[in-house]
Amino acid sequence: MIKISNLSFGYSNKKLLYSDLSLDIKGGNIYGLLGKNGAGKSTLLKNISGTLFPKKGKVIVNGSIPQRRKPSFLNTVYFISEDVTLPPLTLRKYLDLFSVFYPNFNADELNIFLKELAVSVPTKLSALSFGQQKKFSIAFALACNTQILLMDEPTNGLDIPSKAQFRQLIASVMTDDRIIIISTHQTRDLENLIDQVIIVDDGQLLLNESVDSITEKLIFETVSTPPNDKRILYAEKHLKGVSLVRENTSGEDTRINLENLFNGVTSKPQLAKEIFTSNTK
Ligand SMILES: Nc1ncnc2c1ncn2[C@@H]1O[C@H](COP(=O)(O)OP(=O)(O)OP(=O)(O)O)[C@@H](O)[C@H]1O
Repeated sequence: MIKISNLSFGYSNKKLLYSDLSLDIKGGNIYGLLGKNGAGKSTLLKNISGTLFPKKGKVIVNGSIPQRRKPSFLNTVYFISEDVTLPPLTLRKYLDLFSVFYPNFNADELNIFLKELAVSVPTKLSALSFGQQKKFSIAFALACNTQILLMDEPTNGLDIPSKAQFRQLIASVMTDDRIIIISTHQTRDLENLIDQVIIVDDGQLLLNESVDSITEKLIFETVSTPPNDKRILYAEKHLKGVSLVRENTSGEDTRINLENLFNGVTSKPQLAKEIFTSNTK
C-alpha cells in the first residue's frame, strides 16, 4: 500500500508542482498514471521511490518512509526511468553489481524475459540500441521481483511486437500484493492492461478510479449525432461520427477509451468530479 498524504513538492521554493495531493495506491493493481507533458508524473514516481523528497506532507510505502532510503525499503522498489542508458559492462558484471540489491532477483527469469522480448545480449550492454536497452531494463526490473514496480514511459521506443510482449509479461508477473504503476502517454499500449487509472493535472489529482468504476460511471461510444440531454464529458468528431464519453445513467457496459477519458477529465474536471461522486448508475 502506498499512502500519499497532503504532498507538497516543487523543484523551487517559489513554485510548487504539487500542493496538498493525497492518493492511496493499493496492492494487486496495475495503475496507469496519466498527465500532460510536465504535469509531474515522473516527479510523483520519484517521490514514491525516495529519489525526491516531499516539501510537506507524507509518502508512506508499506509502512516505510521512502526518503529515509532504508535498504529494507529500497530492495522492495524498482523504478525504471524514462531514459535508460546501460553502462559499457558485460551482463555478468552488470548482474554482479546490481542484482545483489534485490533479494528476490531470479537469473532464470531474466533469461526467459529477455528471450520473450527478443533481446540477445552483446558483449557490452551499451552496444544495445535504445529500444533494446529499454527492453533489457524491463526484463531486469521484472526479474528483480520487487513488490513495487514503477515504470516511466516503458513502451516508449519499443517496436510493435515488443509492446504486446510487454503487456503479456506485465500481466504474467502480477500478484495479489504487487503494485505496478506505469506512467505513459501511449494510452493504447495500456488499455487492456491497467485496472486503475490515475490522472494528474496542474498539481491536482483529477482521477483515481478503477477501470470497473470508470465503465460503471461513464459510457464510451461512437454516435452519428451527440444527444443533447446527457452529461457529456468529451466529444470528438471524426470520419465515422462522434466519439463520446458521457455519464452512464442506463447501466450500459462499454469499453474504456483511455485517450478520450483523459481528454474529458482534463478538459472538464468539475463535471468528472460530479459524475464520480454521484450515486447515479
Ligand atoms: N530537476 C528538475 N529541476 C527543475 N524542474 C524540473 C526538474 N525535473 C522536472 N522539472 C519540472 O517539473 C515539472 C514536472 O516534470 P515531470 O518530469 O515530473 O513531468 P512529466 O509529467 O513526467 O512530464 P513528461 O510527460 O513530459 O515526461 C516540469 O515543469 C519540469 O520542467
